[in-house]
Amino acid sequence: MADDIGAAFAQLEAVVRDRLAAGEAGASYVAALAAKGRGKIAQKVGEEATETIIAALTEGDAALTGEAADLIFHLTVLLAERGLGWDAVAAELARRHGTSGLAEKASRQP
Ligand SMILES: N=c1c2ncn([C@@H]3O[C@H](COP(=O)(O)OP(=O)(O)OP(=O)(O)O)[C@@H](O)[C@H]3O)c2ncn1[C@@H]1O[C@H](COP(=O)(O)O)[C@@H](O)[C@H]1O
Repeated sequence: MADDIGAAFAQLEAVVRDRLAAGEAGASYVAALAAKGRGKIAQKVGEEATETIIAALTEGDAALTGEAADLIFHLTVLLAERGLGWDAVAAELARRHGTSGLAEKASRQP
């Protein structure tokens, strides 16, 4: 399962990077979105996050899964446009692994 997830994220990131590098806005949604600027990509992430929330609260599993995929896709584009990838996110998650969120929050209290 974990290998499948990693492969899916890596495959998506690779194609997104290719599309950003090619910059063929007429032939690629990724390139067309990037041509509108980082602000537009970020806006799409926000929209897809909102749609994911709505699906979680009011729709079925298929709709929620679809919205989650839209959110992950647009977040992949945003990260890639910033020169970042899922390896950086995975490393941060690995760094956090095993640290309780409650303990981490408590450590930040004055
Ligand atoms: N995973 C996706 C993916 N998920 C969603 N989308 C597109 O994201 C868009 C978002 O839908 P919306 O209705 O919110 O967008 P919209 O109607 O264009 O709205 P506005 O941007 O105009 O506000 C749709 O056009 C979807 O088709 C995706 N487009 C591409 N990919 C992946 O990216 C790869 C490269 O795609 P291209 O860049 O198009 O070649 C593909 O092979 C896929 O693997």
